Amino acid sequence: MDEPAIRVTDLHRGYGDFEAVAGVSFEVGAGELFALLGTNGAGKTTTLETLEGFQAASSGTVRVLGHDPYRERRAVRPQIGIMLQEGGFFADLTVAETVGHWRGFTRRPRGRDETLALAGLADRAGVRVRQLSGGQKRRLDLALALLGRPRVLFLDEPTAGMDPEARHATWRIVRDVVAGGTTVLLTTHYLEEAERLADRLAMMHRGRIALTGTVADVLAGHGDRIVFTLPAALPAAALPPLPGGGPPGITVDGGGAVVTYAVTGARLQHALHALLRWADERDLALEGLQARSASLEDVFLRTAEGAAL
Ligand SMILES: Nc1ncnc2c1ncn2[C@@H]1O[C@H](COP(=O)(O)OP(=O)(O)OP(=O)(O)O)[C@@H](O)[C@H]1O
Repeated sequence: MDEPAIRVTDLHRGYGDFEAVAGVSFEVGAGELFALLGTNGAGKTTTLETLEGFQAASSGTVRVLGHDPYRERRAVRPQIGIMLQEGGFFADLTVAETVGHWRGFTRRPRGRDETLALAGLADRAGVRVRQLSGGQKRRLDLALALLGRPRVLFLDEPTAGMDPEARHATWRIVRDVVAGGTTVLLTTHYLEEAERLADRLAMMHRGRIALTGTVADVLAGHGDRIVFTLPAALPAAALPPLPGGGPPGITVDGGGAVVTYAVTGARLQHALHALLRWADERDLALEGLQARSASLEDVFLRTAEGAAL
């Protein structure tokens, strides 16, 4: 079998007495997009930084294209692209000048105009960096990460702060890069981003991987959801049990209390029927009623609560 592009085996990384990454293992095959998700402080950035060669592992092994990225930096660095959370640019250079400048530091760089087109910045070429929007600056970070035709691309929250249109445009660019054969490791807090882009993903919590697999694997067993706003003046204790449903969860949203039933065992239709009959008999209107499959967000929230998965 081919060596995977990325292989992490029992990675531990501590800061003093604190273990930020506590035994993480995963592999990413060549040409795959793998998303690393997790709660704040779960250890995603630490894992990414060991893969990028910025930090050494405390124990365990990390391989990128068959090399140790910390000890064999010179072998790995020309083959990877890194989009950091905060790029450092010269504010007075134009976009085209910035790309031109970085070409000078890059072995076998793409052409300037090709890079700008790839990152969707062709029409911004003459604009000074200080005049770019936040989303356009992220796009410039992406352009610089792509400049050296990387075999492995690390994207740390690539669409943070982008509006939905810019985010969709960036997803198209990332898909094109993957279609061209590049391996991508992505961290993101946008679960929809992982749902749309990832071939496989891992959800980290407190330094460990809580769940991993394809999106379908991760959602399997989490059933369906019935969600609605708790009718005013109805105590939560008065909510009925539903076939296939556990006890309802209540979360307080800006607009009021939201009721969520998790329904397992292909009982969604029965559960919904029972709920509607119960509401009709009491003349209750169920505002915001939804019946749907569990989403990555539902699974993420359960992971963050530390629920048994
Ligand atoms: N240089 C450091 N010194 C001490 N503790 C650190 C250092 N870097 C990270 N940590 C701690 O390690 C833990 C993991 O941090 P990390 O940045 O890897 O998490 P993350 O999953 O990327 O979080 P976020 O989603 O909030 O960016 C956190 O508790 C953090 O405070």
